[in-house]
Amino acid sequence: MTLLDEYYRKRTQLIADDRALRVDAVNGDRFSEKSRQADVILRRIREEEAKSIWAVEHEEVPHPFPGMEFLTGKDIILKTQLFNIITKMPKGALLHVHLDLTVNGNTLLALALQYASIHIRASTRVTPDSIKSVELEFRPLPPSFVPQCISLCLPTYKPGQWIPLRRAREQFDAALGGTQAFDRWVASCLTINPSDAYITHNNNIRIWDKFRAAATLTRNLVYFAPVWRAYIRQFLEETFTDGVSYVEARINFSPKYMIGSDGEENVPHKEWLSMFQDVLVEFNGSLRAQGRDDEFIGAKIIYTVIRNCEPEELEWYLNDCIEMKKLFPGIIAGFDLVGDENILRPLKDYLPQLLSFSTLQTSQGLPEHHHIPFIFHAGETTGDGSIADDNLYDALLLGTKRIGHGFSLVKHPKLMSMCRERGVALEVCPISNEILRLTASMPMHPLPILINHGVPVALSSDDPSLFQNMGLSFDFFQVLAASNVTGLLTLGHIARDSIQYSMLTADEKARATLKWEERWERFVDEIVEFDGVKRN
Ligand SMILES: O=c1[nH]cnc2c1ncn2[C@@H]1O[C@H](CO)[C@@H](O)[C@H]1O
Repeated sequence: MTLLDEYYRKRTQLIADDRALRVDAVNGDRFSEKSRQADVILRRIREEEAKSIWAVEHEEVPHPFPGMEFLTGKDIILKTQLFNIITKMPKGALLHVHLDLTVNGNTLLALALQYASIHIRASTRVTPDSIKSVELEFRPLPPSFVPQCISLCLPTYKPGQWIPLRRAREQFDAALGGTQAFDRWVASCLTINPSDAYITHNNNIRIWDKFRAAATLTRNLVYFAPVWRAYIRQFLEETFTDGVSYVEARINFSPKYMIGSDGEENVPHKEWLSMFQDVLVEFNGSLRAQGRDDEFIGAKIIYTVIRNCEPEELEWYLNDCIEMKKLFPGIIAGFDLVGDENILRPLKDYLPQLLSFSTLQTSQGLPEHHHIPFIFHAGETTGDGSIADDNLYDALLLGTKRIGHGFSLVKHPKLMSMCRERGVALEVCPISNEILRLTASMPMHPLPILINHGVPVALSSDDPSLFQNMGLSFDFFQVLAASNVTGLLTLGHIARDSIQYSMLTADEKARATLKWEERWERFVDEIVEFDGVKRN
């Protein structure tokens, strides 16, 4: 054997030893022969498309690459066969999504236009010059309200005057492009645009300004009882269609009331959940009618509060959360604090309240097995030793069942092993992290570090209305596209595990996993069959 032969023998062995520690190899025996064949096929397609699609210039995207900035690359992603296949994959559970930021702007606008009571106003008259900077706001108003103007574009429009949404749309200046331009304009204000993320607000501090603006604008449309129902239904339909079979969605309960059909702010939290429950029952009914009810396990809610409330005020919310758990025991799955961790209050500020949550629950008559777990956001930051990063210590000390984001966890060897040992899964949101500028693109994302060091992970979408990533296909795609090694088995492993890390009971998990496995086998069968037909 020559020196070079000997070297190559060692090299091959080292690669094999290293790969053997990756999550797909460690869990390799969980997968069928068909799964392996499908994995090989997907690797081949990924390699081909790296050349045929990602290595060529596209109109307006001069430097595409797999795992690139999502908002710029999305149209290219939609052209790939790899993405098309991923859309059919059974995804398991979606464990991190803010329900009130899911349905996209165009669909939300269409829903809003069904209600005459919804009004719009602008910070200044809308003209070709002002349209880029004008701020707008929506609000359902009581029937007694009499509008003073009929168009946002008239010279007589005074800043802040409310106009019925339908009128504002019909009367939108033809010089601006009429109703179609109105729709485009409103939709763009309800989302984060590529120019926001990659040009004007291109860092993790500034992009939150865009995030807040779009989220605030969305609130008065979604937190309107008639829209709320339709919105939840739309979310469930789209999520289910993408192959998700179970959801734990966060609802922002900071506002104590939503607006009712009478235009008054008078709908309390229990009604929000009661509507959620009704929609869920209706949705299940429609699935049953199609004979597809066994593909959907259900949906639960994680009660969330924005981390800017005073610690004393949090007591009200904790009590309210317990109240909601008593009314909807099958729906409330956890408690969390949300919002930009870099500037809002750290978990540490709420320790007295959070530490007594368990005794509070007992004293309010909730038996221990019904106690509401913490499922905290923590470490959604580029920081190392910043207050946002330090939230990881508190989340784990407080006994969080999972961690929302945990982007900075890889900097903490002790915390990584705690997650591994306790089975605390990270709800990793690749596209969210990239658009909020924690990472410039997917190849730089720490996800492979986490999964290949045995930290459990559930892929999630976070805020699909802002990021244009409804369902889980886009996030799974970004993960697959950004690596030469991560393959279909890793995606399958993550999808199956998402059920294990959910708040379902042991029996429900067992049933859901069984269902998932059946669907997975059908999925890989199809990949192999289709590939065979194509090649013959
Ligand atoms: O990525 C995130 N990190 C922290 N908070 C978030 C994120 N996405 C959404 N929210 C919070 O949840 C509310 C909607 O339910 C948003 O208004 C925002 O405060």
